[in-house]
Amino acid sequence: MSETDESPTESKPSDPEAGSDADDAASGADLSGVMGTEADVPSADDGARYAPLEVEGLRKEFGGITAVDGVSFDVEEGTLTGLIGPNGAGKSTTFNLITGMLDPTAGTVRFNGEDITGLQPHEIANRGLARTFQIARELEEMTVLENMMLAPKGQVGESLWRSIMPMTRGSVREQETEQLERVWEVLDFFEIDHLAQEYAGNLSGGQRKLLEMARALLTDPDVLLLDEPFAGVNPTLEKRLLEHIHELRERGYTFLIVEHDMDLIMNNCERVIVMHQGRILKDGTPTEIKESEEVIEAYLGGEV
Ligand SMILES: Nc1ncnc2c1ncn2[C@@H]1O[C@H](COP(=O)(O)OP(=O)(O)OP(=O)(O)O)[C@@H](O)[C@H]1O
Repeated sequence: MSETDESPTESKPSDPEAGSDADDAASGADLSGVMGTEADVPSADDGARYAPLEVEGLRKEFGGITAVDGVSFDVEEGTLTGLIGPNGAGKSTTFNLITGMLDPTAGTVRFNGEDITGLQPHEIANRGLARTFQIARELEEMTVLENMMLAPKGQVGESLWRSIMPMTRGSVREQETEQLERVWEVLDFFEIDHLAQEYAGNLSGGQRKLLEMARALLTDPDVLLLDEPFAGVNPTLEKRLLEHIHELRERGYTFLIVEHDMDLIMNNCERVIVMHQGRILKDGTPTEIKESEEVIEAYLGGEV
């Protein structure tokens, strides 16, 4: 995406009013085709796809604890891949290792064919691998628009631009105008543009998640890592979030999603990776995961 500089919002649906009143009660759109059932979970095209993200032999030790123990997987382009596992399985640590928040004890992370292991988070984000961040407490006292203008550290923002290119005043202004345009485009895409002047602290759980995703999308990444995107989100807004994720996926974006809600993962991801005790227990389709005895035993405690 970043290579072609194609905006994710350019082919935005032509119904700008959909959900534009939006609070949690908005958007009555029929999402039955988007949500899917297990039978119509989007399936990968025949044949192997390009995998922009490749993780190999990833390991992280914290003192005597091995949080991630030799994890290898790849994430194929244009797919929704779920990363699940019981508490303490190593999911967050894996996310943090991929996005440069933590340095691995061993193993490699490759992105678009390049070894990005050990790079700083902003370097990784600028290559097109972005993640969502919870809105920090200090950002709650800022408006949605201010949150967007202050994109997450390391993502496109005034300070970063200034640091990478010496600019004349005119070009700074130009860049700022471009950034503002992009911000409005993304806010509009997520149907939270009407909340631009609202304090982030006043947003509902679901609206926050939309803002988190909007912030992550500012750099127009190729791959987005979503950390529990549905936690604390009511069912109506959950549908909207899913709709946006599926729409972005159809445009070629790739997602890796850590989520505790099994049904959401099973019904929406074409591939599910199950972690347990720092290792990958199973990697397969939702059906394969559901039918796996070891997953049922280790992760679901005997219940599907
Ligand atoms: N900074 C740290 N220092 C020490 N141990 C840690 C640290 N971070 C994680 N751990 C340990 O590593 C293991 C994996 O934790 P991690 O948070 O990655 O799991 P998780 O699958 O994301 O769990 P949850 O679903 O509860 O968020 C746990 O045993 C955890 O206690």
